[in-house]
Amino acid sequence: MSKNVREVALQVLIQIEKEQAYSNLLLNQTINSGEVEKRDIGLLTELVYGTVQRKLTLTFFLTPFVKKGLESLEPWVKTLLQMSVYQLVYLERVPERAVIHEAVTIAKKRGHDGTASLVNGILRSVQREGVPSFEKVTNQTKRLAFEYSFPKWMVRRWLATYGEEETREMMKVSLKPPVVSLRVNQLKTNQEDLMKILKEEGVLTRKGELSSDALIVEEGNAFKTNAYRSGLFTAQDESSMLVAKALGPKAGEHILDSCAAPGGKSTHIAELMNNEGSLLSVDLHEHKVQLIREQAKRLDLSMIEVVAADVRAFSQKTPAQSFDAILLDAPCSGLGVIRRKPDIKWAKKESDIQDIAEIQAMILEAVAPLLKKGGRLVYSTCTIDQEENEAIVEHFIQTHPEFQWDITLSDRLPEEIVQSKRYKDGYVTILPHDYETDGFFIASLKKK
Ligand SMILES: C[S@@+](CC[C@H](N)C(=O)[O-])C[C@H]1O[C@@H](n2cnc3c(N)ncnc32)[C@H](O)[C@@H]1O
Repeated sequence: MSKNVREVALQVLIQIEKEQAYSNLLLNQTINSGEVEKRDIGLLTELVYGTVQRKLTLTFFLTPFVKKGLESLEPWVKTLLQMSVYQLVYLERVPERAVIHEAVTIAKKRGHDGTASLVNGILRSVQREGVPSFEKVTNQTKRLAFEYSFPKWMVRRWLATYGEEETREMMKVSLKPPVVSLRVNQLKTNQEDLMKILKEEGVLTRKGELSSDALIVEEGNAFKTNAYRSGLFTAQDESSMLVAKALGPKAGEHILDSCAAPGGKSTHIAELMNNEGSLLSVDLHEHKVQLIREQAKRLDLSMIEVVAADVRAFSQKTPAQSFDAILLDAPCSGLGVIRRKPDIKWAKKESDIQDIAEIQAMILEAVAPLLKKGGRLVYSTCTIDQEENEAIVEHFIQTHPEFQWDITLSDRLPEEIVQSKRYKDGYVTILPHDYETDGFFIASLKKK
């Protein structure tokens, strides 16, 4: 039997908080379990994403109404209040009376009469008096953090790197619902044909902005189609599609994808190589490389060979200069994909940046000797933090005279990116608001 959608949403939110689980994974699991009616899936998604995304703003709104402070409440009560205020402030189509009534019913069921009356009192006060204004917060970092619901350390770093206007735009776009984009498998179809095929299966799409390989889903579930099962496309963000292009793989070459799972870029590389030559895709664990195998099979890409290994150890056992090109799509803090994974805002700490930057530098150091003279090495991340991006590649170039910036990168990226102020000879940062895609960093280095 299906359950009350708000109760399920609260349960998912509690689990995200407790287990630091990813909201997209948990939400998909819940939807697939059939716990809520089909017609409630939209509301469930909105409640979960909205509450996670706006957590700090919702805390700011609630603070004046909880005398002893929000932290004095049981965690589930705090989450219930946040979810309810989210509805009061942001979901105009839901009547306020219904929001409060549902919250009180859940509070009574999960707690006792006292909890119900506390929740009732707080929400009625919010309804009567309205939420506080951001204007009162005079400190710039704090105000932006509350207004757009980002941790203060992130706001401070972005302000220092990008200034107020860009930071504000970046945070604003991260609060929008994410888009689903598809990469056309050019070995089997093309953009126009795939649009028609998907339409016949009830999925409406439009062409992407940046890539001739991209379709954006406007309506329907593209992953429950025959087109998906028969390998006509792969789920991939548009900026992510630029990475394999930046590598410029050619049929017949020997390529290493050194951090490859779940295989989004490996499969793209194989498609660009017409499935001819060799592509070795390495990732840490067997269960991770299995994901690459599954995608390669679905897309009919037989050239991909997978290896489960720490690429640092793998490179020590591999002869130097084995590959024509290497992709290092490094593990990173993921600050460019907050729109799709809002939990990243709360799960990451500032100290994580330095820790992950050390690993990125180590992996780059380890794979560099495997590149042939004259070969290309692309370093990419889905973060927009300079410590994980420019700082890594600039230090690498300074300490490795055998490498230089690959200025031919401009030939392999779309004109509008090459013309943008963020393009430098050899690398580019794409911010989430530039083209409403994930934030990405792509650098190309050449071995002399
Ligand atoms: C950003 S993800 C790669 C995404 C992938 N390129 C794609 O497009 O689907 C980074 C990957 O690096 C892997 N990784 C982290 N440290 C590694 C190491 N030392 N050796 C190999 N893989 C590593 C992680 O397991 C993770 O799957």
